[in-house]
Amino acid sequence: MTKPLLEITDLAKDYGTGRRALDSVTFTVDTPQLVGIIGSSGAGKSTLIRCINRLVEPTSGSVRLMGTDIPSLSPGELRKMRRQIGMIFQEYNLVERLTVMQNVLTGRLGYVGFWTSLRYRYSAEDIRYAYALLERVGLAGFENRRADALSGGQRQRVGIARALMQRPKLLLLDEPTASLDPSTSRQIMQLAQGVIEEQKMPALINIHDVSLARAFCDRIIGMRDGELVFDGAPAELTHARLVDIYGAYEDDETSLKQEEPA
Ligand SMILES: Nc1ncnc2c1ncn2[C@@H]1O[C@H](COP(=O)(O)OP(=O)(O)OP(=O)(O)O)[C@@H](O)[C@H]1O
Repeated sequence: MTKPLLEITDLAKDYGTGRRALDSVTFTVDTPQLVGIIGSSGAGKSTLIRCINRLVEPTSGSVRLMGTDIPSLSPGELRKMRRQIGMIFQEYNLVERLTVMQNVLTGRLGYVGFWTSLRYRYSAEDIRYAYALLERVGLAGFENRRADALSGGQRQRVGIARALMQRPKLLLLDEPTASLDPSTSRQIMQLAQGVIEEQKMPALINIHDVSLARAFCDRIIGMRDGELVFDGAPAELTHARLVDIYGAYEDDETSLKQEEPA
């Protein structure tokens, strides 16, 4: 029997504040799909995403990627494992003084520091792939621009190309559109959805905007106070389920279209 791609069991995180940021979170992602993680501020969305690649250390529970338990890996094993997990950040995390091409190429190494990335000699194949990715994200011709000369949307396109440069098995997106205007946010979601489909790769996205999650995600996980309280298709996210996730919930879209039948 093949192992699930991502299997999270009883995951918990306690930052030592007396209140669990994550509590008994269990779910499996087994098919290439975009999974939106929604919930109020402080619900644990970012903690959940970051416990997967151990940017945040889980307190207990397991996170298995293709059968390997990530929390029990040694630092060296974790570095290798992180190459299989692409990460896209809200604030892009580009090296501002490097060019677009240099930023994308650093993705080849996983999450490494600036100096390591400068010392590394990339192969002709790496460079060819970086050009192809830049073309895919709509930045052909931008290779030699410095990152600090780009708009927010362009920076996030570089962030996506850099994550794909790792040839990851799983993609994590931590509020990738939170710093972008609504129209650019949709473009970035469309791009993320497209590349995930093309690469037949599952992705988890921490996303505040419920209408974006509904429009672009295949599956939605709702978090409340560190617990998973909803896991289903966007069509199942009725007003009642939104109230389960957010407490009182009202927006034009849900009040007009999402009322459950009486
Ligand atoms: N480094 C930390 N130290 C202490 N508590 C933390 C830390 N990071 C997060 N928390 C707490 O853990 C809980 C979950 O935070 P988290 O950032 O995961 O939520 P979130 O749903 O992503 O919120 P937001 O949408 O505002 O980013 C919150 O109560 C938060 O205050």
